Amino acid sequence: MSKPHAPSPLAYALDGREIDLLHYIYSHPDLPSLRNNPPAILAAIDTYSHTHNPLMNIGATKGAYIRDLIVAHRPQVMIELGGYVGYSAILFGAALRAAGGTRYLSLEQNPEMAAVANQLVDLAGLKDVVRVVVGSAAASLRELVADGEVRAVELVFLDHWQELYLPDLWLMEELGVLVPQTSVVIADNVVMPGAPQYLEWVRAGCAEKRGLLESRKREKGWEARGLRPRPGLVYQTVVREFETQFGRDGVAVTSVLGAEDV
Ligand SMILES: C[S@@+](CC[C@H](N)C(=O)[O-])C[C@H]1O[C@@H](n2cnc3c(N)ncnc32)[C@H](O)[C@@H]1O
Repeated sequence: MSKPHAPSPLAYALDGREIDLLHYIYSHPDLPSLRNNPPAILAAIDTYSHTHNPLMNIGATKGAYIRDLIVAHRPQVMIELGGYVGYSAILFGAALRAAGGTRYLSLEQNPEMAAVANQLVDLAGLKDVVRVVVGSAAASLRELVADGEVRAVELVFLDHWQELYLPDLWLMEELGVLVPQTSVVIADNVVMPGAPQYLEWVRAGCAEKRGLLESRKREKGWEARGLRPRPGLVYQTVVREFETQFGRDGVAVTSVLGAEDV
């Protein structure tokens, strides 16, 4: 069978395992015990990932760390870039709802993954809080801001492809939704596989960022992106490292402290 419209499978994902996960969950010997039970669904996904095919979910260890950040920050709305099969949307959406929040926006480019996520979010009983938005994160962010659905980022979780972390952060800077003393940006996989340009930016001071932009502007094709980063935002970044199923990794937590350009 030809699949002219689907993205090419990767060595570790998008090769049919995500649909197999859905069959695994829906043929669970005690399916009723999974209904409206986010921890049980997450445990079933973890079991599948450990015993059948590894899945690129945030996983239990890093997930617990980010869940604690949600409890501490108590956002009304949280956004994630890269939803995959819905593991983080279920874990963080449930935590957000328990902490009094109202909306978890999961931006996922791949409609097949979004469909899997929607099924699992529904099974978890989280449809009232989690909305899976299909499309590139950049296009969805622009629409959410234009529609007035997102005015200021409270918590945002970057977990799509690492090379997109910096351009999509720059987009949020340009859209004016990163607000001092309010916005916190969490980024996964900053150690493995790593996101060096992103880390360089969120760790740099304002003058250093202006210098970085000057040198980037000389790179061919960069200006064609049409992005307008805001180097005057003052960030503070902490990287927390973890041992995971796949090796050592890290999560970067960046707080927006102030703005030198207002
Ligand atoms: C590492 S997985 C996300 C894992 C998920 N956050 C979790 O922990 O359960 C990365 C996902 O990002 C999606 N993705 C890649 N590029 C994207 C983009 N530009 N916009 C939105 N999603 C994207 C991929 O399709 C994939 O499903």
